[in-house]
Amino acid sequence: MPQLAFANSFWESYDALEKPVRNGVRKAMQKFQQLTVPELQQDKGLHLESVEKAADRRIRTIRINDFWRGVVLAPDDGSDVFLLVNVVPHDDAYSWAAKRLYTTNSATRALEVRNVRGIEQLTPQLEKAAAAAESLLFAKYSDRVLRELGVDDQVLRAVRTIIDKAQLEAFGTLLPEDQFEVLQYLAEGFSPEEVYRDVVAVRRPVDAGPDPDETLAAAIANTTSRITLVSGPDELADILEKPFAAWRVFLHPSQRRVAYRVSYAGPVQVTGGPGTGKTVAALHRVKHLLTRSPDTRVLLTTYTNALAASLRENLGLLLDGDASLLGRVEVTTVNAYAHGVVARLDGKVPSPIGDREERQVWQQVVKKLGLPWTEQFLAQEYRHVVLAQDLRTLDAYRAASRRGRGSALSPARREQLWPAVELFESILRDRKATTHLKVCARAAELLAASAPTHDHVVVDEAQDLHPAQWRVLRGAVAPGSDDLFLTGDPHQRIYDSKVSLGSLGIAVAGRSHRLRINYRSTEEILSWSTGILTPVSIDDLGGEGSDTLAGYRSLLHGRKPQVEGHGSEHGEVAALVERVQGWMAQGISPSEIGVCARFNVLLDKAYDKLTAAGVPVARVRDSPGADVEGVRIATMHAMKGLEFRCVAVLGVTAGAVPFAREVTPAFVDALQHDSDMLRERCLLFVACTRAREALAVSWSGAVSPFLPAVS
Ligand SMILES: Nc1ncnc2c1ncn2[C@@H]1O[C@H](COP(=O)(O)OP(=O)(O)OP(=O)(O)O)[C@@H](O)[C@H]1O
Repeated sequence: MPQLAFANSFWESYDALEKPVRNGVRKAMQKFQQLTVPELQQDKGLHLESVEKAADRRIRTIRINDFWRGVVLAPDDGSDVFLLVNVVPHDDAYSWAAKRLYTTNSATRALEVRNVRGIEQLTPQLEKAAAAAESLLFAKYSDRVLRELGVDDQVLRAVRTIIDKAQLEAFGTLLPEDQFEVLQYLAEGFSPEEVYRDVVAVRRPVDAGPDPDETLAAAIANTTSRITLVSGPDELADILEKPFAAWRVFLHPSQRRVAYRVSYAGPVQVTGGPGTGKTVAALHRVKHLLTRSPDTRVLLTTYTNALAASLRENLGLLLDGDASLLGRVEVTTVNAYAHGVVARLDGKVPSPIGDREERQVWQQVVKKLGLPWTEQFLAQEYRHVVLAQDLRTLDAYRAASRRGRGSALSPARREQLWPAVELFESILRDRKATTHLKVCARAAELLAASAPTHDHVVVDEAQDLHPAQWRVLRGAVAPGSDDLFLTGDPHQRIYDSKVSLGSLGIAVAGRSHRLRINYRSTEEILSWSTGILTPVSIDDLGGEGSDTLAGYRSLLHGRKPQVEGHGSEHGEVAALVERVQGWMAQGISPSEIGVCARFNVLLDKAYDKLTAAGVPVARVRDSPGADVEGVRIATMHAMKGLEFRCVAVLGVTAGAVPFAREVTPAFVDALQHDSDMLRERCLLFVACTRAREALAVSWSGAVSPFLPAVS
């Protein structure tokens, strides 16, 4: 009986198909499991057909229905694995298939595909341009070095014409995958040795002989990062049934390396720009930790309840709903975990107040004590100095460093300020209330005096945690190997937290990894969005240096973001309605569209106008389940961690982004002013990087100073 394998290119097309076409695919696939190879060749319904003038003699098409054909790579070497590579409309199928050539990479031994006709056509023209170029991107690497990394004759000739990274990227869709990746790493400045270690060696079978084993089955078996082999009918039914989540199966080697490393000697940090699969890496790490030992308990945390719910759902998918594994993971927010610890160990359920109420208490404090500071200044001093360092007494406050605060406070001034802290805390005590950060401080204290609750802690969205929250996580697990696995992106810091992880007993030196490939957005969306952050420098996750997005890229391509101003807010919202209707007319389901803005006021208007136009709408804050229809509406803050095929970012005006009320005036505290401005900038970056295929950014009146130009 033949075996069946799926290339990830197949899933991309399959996911976009209408249900009846999917059923057709399913039926066709079943035949591969029921018939012998000669029967398959003869089957009338399947109509396994070779393609005229095909670059690859093994390429075949199969009938799905009158309009769609599947493209299959059929073995001709006595091996029996059929590879499904695509589902294409009938008329395009033959020309699509004729251009593709599948080969085995001489270094990684994986199966790769190239658009052989495209490369043939392009290379001679580029050779002419390259002859006149001042420098070439890969000039410093000899043919021998490139060949050792798996680059073959045709690609080598093309490589010798490449002038810069943009040209390399333009070639990307034509080149064989592993060879392209090797070239990208070299272009990013990695040495050939590093590229061999990180790209080639991780894929090359340990027992690889001097020459590639040319059977298709062997190459397929060695392409686990891009091909899934299906072992039986049940697995086939299962895999076609579930929404295909490529990330469950295809980890990029850089992701696999961090997630499945057997053990780390201490805390690990994984950073990377938006959409680089940090959450995916965190989920796979949880799987690894759970399956490595039968009784370990894992705490998996993130920032918001909505994100915790989505982690829970995705973990269920990754672990195939295995209750014995899932039962050993606690998925929650840090605040909820801390709350549970306090409730359990103190025997009382804490009642934390919200931000608005907290501000009111500070107002009361200022009024009562008549101090020379605003309530905003006091609240920030309390958060960034007192709680961050867990200062409990005036003496401790006197001696504390105020690094990161932009105004000096003499010892006399600190003495003058401390009663404000005491009054704030006593008002809370009188009301039998507390704050979330104080609950965390208490939980950390309780954990330090009792036993850790988990064997491993995995933290997603780590960039926004406050030192008090880090102390809780530090206390949840005993220091040692595989204690903490942190993923986060300092470019997405949208709450005001400054940390030095080292000083909190979380030293990641030597165990810091970076992911660079974005799997979410098109390169066009990414490079434009990255422009929002170009003018600024970003502190790294641990607070010890700065971070960069160097080498950050996407392999997907699409339209440039639509960026447009309107004469009035009314006009902007009307344009939004039209845009959303346009997306829906292209077959995008409402729940795959996200609409966000800085404020709810504007979102309410969008909500009303969309509803009036008959477009279903759902607010993210109401936690609509995945099956609820409706365009998702959320503030920029609530967009954190989410993604949509199409995203509209509204109201990007000078008055809203940055929002002056949330930005400390420079005369109050110059450093705080800068950090508030940065936070507002990052917020816009987060909102824009939620888009997978289409991004539309709009405003009315004066445009936000943070917007980059569209080139
Ligand atoms: N190896 C992979 N193969 C296919 N898709 C992937 C892979 N890794 C990640 N993805 C997809 O890319 C998207 C982004 O992944 P993920 O949410 O993990 O990124 P992130 O780095 O946590 O993003 P952010 O920081 O913006 O929240 C998701 O749709 C995910 O399924």
